[in-house]
Amino acid sequence: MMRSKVLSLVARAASNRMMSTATKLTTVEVNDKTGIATLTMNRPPVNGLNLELLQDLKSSIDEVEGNKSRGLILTSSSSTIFSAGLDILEMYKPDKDRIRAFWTQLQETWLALYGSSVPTAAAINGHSPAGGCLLATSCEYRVMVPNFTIGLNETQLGIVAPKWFMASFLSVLPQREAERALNQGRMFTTEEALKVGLIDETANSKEEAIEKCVAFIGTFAKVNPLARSLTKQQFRAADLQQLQNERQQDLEKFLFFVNQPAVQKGLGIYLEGLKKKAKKQ
Ligand SMILES: CCCCCCCCCC/C=C/CC(=O)SCCNC(=O)CCNC(=O)[C@H](O)C(C)(C)COP(=O)(O)OP(=O)(O)OC[C@H]1O[C@@H](n2cnc3c(N)ncnc32)[C@H](O)[C@@H]1OP(=O)(O)O
Repeated sequence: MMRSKVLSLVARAASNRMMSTATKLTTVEVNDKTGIATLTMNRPPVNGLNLELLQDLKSSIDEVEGNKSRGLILTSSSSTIFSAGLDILEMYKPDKDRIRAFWTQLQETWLALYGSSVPTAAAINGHSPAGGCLLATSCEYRVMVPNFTIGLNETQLGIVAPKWFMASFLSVLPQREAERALNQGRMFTTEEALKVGLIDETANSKEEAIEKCVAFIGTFAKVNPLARSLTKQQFRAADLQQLQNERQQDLEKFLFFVNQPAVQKGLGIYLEGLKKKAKKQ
């Protein structure tokens, strides 16, 4: 390794504290200068949100809430994928107990991220369909690298985004845009997403995206943290409360829906298509 690279790694290690171990599917790194935590998803090849990744995401969000970080930046260790959304293998021919735990964990992770008391931003350094878009729109700010896509494409898979997926989307897009995009299962390119307001800024690299997220979080430097977080909570309280009140019904609805033979058939065909495409590449 070149000496300069070694020196830069040593310097980086000195100014950043790694809060989570590498055995997890997520890492949390707190920058000592800014006090901002970067939460990185690391489940190759596509950061498919399975039970374990969702558990790690939730515990990392809790860790950031607990360690007095000034903000949270969500990103991915992949160079082309932020998150491919829910791991379809969790929903296709599912195990009875595991799929319950999976959906319950997804609910918990969303409640923690959407309801986080610290400022949140997503550095979207790759494709971000469906559950990936849910994570990004649960944050308060989005910066995306060009030549990728983002959106809630559920209807394209023959599935329906639950109300709380829509709530995150609606916290970013006007109702008319959100409704049309969801009905179409539309995936937006980075440029289209910027135009419509689904993302706030573009950046030429992951590093630049993170810098822009840091700048966004910096805009709160002179704002009273309690006043800021209570204001955020008030904006989001109705969405959070709705899921809290309906968690059990939401789970049962999901289980009923996903176990329909037509839905299983559709998921099987979709998975087959993904695998064929991967083989061709
Ligand atoms: C009243 C109504 C009540 C409703 C209640 C019911 C509600 C149900 C809602 C359920 C909500 C679901 C939301 C979701 O998130 S569903 C997942 C949607 N995700 C996608 O459609 C993304 C699919 N993937 C892609 O488009 C591409 O993979 C990519 C992300 C653009 C990356 O492309 P790339 O070319 O780099 O990679 P490959 O396509 O070659 O993929 C590599 C391998 O990864 C596998 N893969 C990809 N995505 C997934 C996934 N989401 N789950 C599982 N596996 C995935 C792919 O098959 C390749 O595998 P292989 O190497 O084994 O062939």
